[in-house]
Amino acid sequence: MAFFTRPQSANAAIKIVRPSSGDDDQLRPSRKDSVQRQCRNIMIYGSCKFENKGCAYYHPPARSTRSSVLSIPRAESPSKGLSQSVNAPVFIPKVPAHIKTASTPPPSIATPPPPEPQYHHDNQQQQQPEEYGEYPYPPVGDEEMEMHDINSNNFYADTPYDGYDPSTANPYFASATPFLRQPLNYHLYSSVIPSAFVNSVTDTQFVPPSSELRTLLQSRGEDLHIAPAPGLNLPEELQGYHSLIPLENTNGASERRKFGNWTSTVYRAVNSIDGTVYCLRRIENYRLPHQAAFTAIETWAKLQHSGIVSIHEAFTTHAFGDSSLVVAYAYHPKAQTLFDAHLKSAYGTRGAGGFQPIPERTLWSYIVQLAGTIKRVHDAGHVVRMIDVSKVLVTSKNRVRISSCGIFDVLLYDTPQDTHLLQQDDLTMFGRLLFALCTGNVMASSGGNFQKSLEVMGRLYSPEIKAVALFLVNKGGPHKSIGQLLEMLSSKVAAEMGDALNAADTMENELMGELENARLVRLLCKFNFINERPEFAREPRWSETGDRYIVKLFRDYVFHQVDESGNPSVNLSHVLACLSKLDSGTDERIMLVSRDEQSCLVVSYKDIKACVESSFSELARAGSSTTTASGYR
Ligand SMILES: Nc1ncnc2c1ncn2[C@@H]1O[C@H](COP(=O)(O)OP(=O)(O)OP(=O)(O)O)[C@@H](O)[C@H]1O
Repeated sequence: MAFFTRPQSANAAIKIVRPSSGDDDQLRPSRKDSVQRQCRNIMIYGSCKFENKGCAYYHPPARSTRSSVLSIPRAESPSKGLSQSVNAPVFIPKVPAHIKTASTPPPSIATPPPPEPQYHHDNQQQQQPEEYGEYPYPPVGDEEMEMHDINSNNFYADTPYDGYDPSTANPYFASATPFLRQPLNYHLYSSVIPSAFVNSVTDTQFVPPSSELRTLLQSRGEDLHIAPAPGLNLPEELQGYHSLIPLENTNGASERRKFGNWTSTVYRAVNSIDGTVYCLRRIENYRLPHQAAFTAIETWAKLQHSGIVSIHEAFTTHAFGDSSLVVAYAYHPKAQTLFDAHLKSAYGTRGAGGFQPIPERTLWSYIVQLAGTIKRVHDAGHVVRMIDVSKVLVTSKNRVRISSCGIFDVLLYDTPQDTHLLQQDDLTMFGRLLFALCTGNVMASSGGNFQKSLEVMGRLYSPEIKAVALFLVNKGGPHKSIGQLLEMLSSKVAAEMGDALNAADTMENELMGELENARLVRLLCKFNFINERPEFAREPRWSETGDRYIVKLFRDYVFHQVDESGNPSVNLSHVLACLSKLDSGTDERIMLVSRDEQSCLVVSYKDIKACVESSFSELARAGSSTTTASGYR
């Protein structure tokens, strides 16, 4: 049988050895000394039911004696700790209870180290301290270790654990068995914004309710991992991009002419250098007149804005069998064009009233966002050139981004044009887009449709919307600018700003909820690295001894508990609570029981955390890549 030796770390537990038979006699008090010996019920439960009914032991008045079992002063040396523990009363746990101790000390830099954890043992026949050398530790459990039904009696059933009111218990800690707990060291975690201030249940302008948001993010994650169907007949590899999937129907070529005379197709592809998914827009049959035509792409790549789909790079290729221009953009999973999101239904059910008017609040949001984006582009001395319902993407709730920027700059490199005039054209295109969104008709602002469209707008929306649309499409002279439009929109911009800040708060709150998950996953990874490791450092039982023994017992405590009938207790709340406490390293102590129930160890989460850290560091040091290990901190 292998035993583990005392590790050098200060967090090691102290074994409390059951006194020898001679000591047993000592412990079994005679009537004479029983008045001096403190009643064990007091020490364990804090009270004794038989105090006034003939119990022969000493009953001190203070209830806090219960914790005295756990507060043996820190051993100055292992042998001293042992000598103290020899005199400690034998304590045999019967349930995997969480020991409630004095409240967690307030955070302080000068916090004294917690008392040394104690090891309680009653299997003294097998384990004389001398067997393990100077620092006795519990043996590694037997090969036939079994998890006994340690809940099988109600040893603690009527324990008066003061201060614990199940009705006020956080459901987070809900457990089948009474869960005796200590508050988490919340100062080690950032607190979430109180729900009274940030509501994650109701709809907000930019963030859907929490449940919907999770579904949305999940579906986006799935979208990113879609593999191309076989038989797409697309290039295997394209300038470092692979796994191409067309994002539109490539059969109806006549519908794909949004770039003058050029036909474009959009693909989703994975970049083999950074593993990221990109959106590739291909312009068919294009010949690059001059390498300098790509200067515009470089300029656009630097123009980062929340309203622009970012450009990654551009190149020409023959991989499609022609000479194509390809521009790689950021890929926004599940993005829809404004046309698909709002107008498609009108076109699909023409004459059947398929167009669902866009709510005015949403429309204002679109207007403000697009105006802000255009302002940014114009201020930088550029031109958008393509503002169309088929080129503005809805990337998340009410969030719009202009896509395909920069392409016209490359395509029309040889055609010098006046920037100011082009900027005026941007405004006109913006106006047309607004007409289309208000009426559900992409041709709403043209020729004979114009008057009818104004009537529809007047009927569906406030006069301010109509005024903005008219300002944009009317020829306002050379001084008409996006700045003037933003002045008209000032009150709407303020409202939009408020909504955007609300969205940031809501997202921050959602993130806080997820942050702990990441920490817990890291912890679980560490457990898996340590536990049941077949061999390490030429020691087949490395993962069963030393600090690792504590880690192993803790793993059992968290995951392998059983209920009164011996059935597995799969209480996720218990797991999460334990892992959170471990992660924050609280001073709260728990009792770890070996599978054969012959050994138990009272140890704080802080100590266990130190054991996990030291064991993991040992592995990490031996591992080839320390950088990999640091990722788990
Ligand atoms: N950056 C992007 N990220 C994710 N999806 C995109 C991106 N750019 C475009 N898409 C998607 O690709 C599809 C095709 O885009 P495209 O701009 O060609 O729209 P379209 O309506 O087909 O226009 P066209 O008539 O010019 O082909 C659309 O469904 C759009 O949502």
